[in-house]
Amino acid sequence: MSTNNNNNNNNNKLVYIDDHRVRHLLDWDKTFKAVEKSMESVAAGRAFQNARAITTIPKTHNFLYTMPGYLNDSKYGALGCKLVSHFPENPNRAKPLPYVLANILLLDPETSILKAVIAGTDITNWRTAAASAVATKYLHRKENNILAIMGAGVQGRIHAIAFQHFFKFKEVRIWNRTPERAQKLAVELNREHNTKNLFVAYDKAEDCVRNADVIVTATTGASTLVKCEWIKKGAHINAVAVNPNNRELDDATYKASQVYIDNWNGARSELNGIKELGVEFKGQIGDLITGAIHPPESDAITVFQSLGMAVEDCAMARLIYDLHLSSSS
Ligand SMILES: NC(=O)C1=CN([C@@H]2O[C@H](COP(=O)(O)OP(=O)(O)OC[C@H]3O[C@@H](n4cnc5c(N)ncnc54)[C@H](OP(=O)(O)O)[C@@H]3O)[C@@H](O)[C@H]2O)C=CC1
Ligand SMILES: O=C([O-])C1=[NH+]CCC1
Repeated sequence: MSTNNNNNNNNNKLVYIDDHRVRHLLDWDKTFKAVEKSMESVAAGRAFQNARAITTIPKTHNFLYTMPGYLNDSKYGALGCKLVSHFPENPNRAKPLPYVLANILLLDPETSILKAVIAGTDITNWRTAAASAVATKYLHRKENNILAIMGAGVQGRIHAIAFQHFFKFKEVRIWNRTPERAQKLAVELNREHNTKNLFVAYDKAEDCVRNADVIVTATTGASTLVKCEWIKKGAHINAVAVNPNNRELDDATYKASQVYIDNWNGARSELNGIKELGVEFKGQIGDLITGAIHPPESDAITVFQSLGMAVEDCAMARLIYDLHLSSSS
């Protein structure tokens, strides 16, 4: 659907790209490239974003992040702002809604005229899984036999799909606080991938994590899920949950690991709990991409502490906008 915008001349139509259309246009390889370019651009000084603002809604646990960003790039360049909410009661409604919902405003970087409003929930989900995949590519240059996913919610599911697309693990283990949801997800994913026992539900967190080459933690809880003593030497962890009390990894894991971030501004604002453990972040994933820092030794345990970046959303918005226009004209 598209409508005229009062701000715009006739050549500039405000476009609305809805969830259905976004889902149709999303593609894993294109998403990976857009996210990799965003990470590289942050490190190279071609992408700009401050720490996001968090608006809390009184007497609830609900809040809204405002995430503006600018990326200077011929293919993915964009000026935009994502509004993304955390509404914990949404999944429990009579008609369940996602915990995380998002919309993205895409502006013309030359004039600031609003070009598009883009449904951002699926973009957020896909680009978050792609960011973990980019981090895994640069931090884990080893065999990818076993993937352990902690959490069978939206992020757990999308990480399972993305990581199978990119890395082809031999076993994808899924643990969830409510075991039935892990079992249900494993059955669904085996059906969708036409596999029998590729996706396997684990009842015990320890069994899920032991011997895994790559681990993804993606819950909304504040409980410790992963203990350092379970983690294999050289394993890589994508810690995806964003929550001020987040402790999905125990303190010993952070202390024993080389910890990488997506961006310094976000880390200074939101990751003080990890800094207080005496952990020094090694650098941004983009610094590994540009070569500004070197990859860790192969037996190091590595953590990508993902926050999510506005510039990833800008690059994705530009990608979806261009795909939308080129396939609807
Ligand atoms: N880094 C980034 O860029 C992004 C990060 N996120 C983060 O990802 C996380 C997951 O989001 P999403 O998948 O959308 O959420 P969902 O609501 O879809 O899933 C929530 C998951 O958390 C589990 N859970 C809830 N409470 C606990 C607890 N106390 N202990 C263990 N498990 C628990 C749920 O288990 P159960 O089935 O038992 O209820 C469920 O598996 C959030 O922290 C969110 O902030 C999201 C988007 C982007
Ligand atoms: O970057 C993002 O969009 C989010 N990070 C945490 C929740 C949403």
